[in-house]
Amino acid sequence: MAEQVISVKNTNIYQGANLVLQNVNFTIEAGEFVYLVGKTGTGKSSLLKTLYGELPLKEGDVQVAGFDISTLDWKTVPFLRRKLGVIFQDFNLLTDRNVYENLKFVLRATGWKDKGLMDDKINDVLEKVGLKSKSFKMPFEMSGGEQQRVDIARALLNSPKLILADEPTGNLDPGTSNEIMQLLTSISKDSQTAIVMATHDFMVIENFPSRILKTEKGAIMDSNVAEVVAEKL
Ligand SMILES: Nc1ncnc2c1ncn2[C@@H]1O[C@H](COP(=O)(O)OP(=O)(O)OP(=O)(O)O)[C@@H](O)[C@H]1O
Repeated sequence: MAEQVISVKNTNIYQGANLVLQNVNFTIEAGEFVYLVGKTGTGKSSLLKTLYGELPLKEGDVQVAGFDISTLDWKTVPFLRRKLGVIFQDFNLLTDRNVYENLKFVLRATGWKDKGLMDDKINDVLEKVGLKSKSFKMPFEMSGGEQQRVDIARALLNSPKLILADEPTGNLDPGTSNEIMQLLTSISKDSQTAIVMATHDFMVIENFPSRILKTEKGAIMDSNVAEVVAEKL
């Protein structure tokens, strides 16, 4: 049986006192690429935040990359974060330092100390995202697509089993979105990294079809490309 990187059973997701998603059940295996779609405000980000320990889990059984999210406390969150990569729509790079320093900052924050090993790792992830020659560029000197590649490189630093991406193509034009999708799908295939990607970009889903989960009316269910395109989710 393939390794499960996410298991969600009988889980309710809340924002404060409000129940956002009820009785959520799904599993995701190593190397799977899964889209998370649904109308705005239906709970995609809330679900992702629960998976990476940003939103407290009140009810249910959630296992992520070997961590039991129901027993997670502030001391274990950093260890969970080392096992997964998170990518956002707005890149979230540190604007006052170059690409190399952005990546080094994350390595230091996650316990790396040896300068030689850090340099090797930074070169390795920049090569994977096609930015090896840009390590001394500042974020403001780069295009949106390049900044998103840096964000992806940052997510890869600790060789995660899982990447959670919240609308990673949301700020990009269609051509650049396709390039970013090629990169993400190849990462998922080549290194058996599971990727869960929340998106409203149904053209991306048409061009790169894969398993789809949909949030609707407080529930999560399986969907498919035809439904997503018809409903323009
Ligand atoms: N920080 C918060 N505090 C309180 N309620 C919130 C918070 N963030 C989101 N919500 C509410 O939780 C519900 C789900 O929001 P969520 O952001 O998870 O939806 P979404 O599907 O990701 O939406 P979008 O597609 O617009 O990103 C919405 O009703 C929203 O108003």
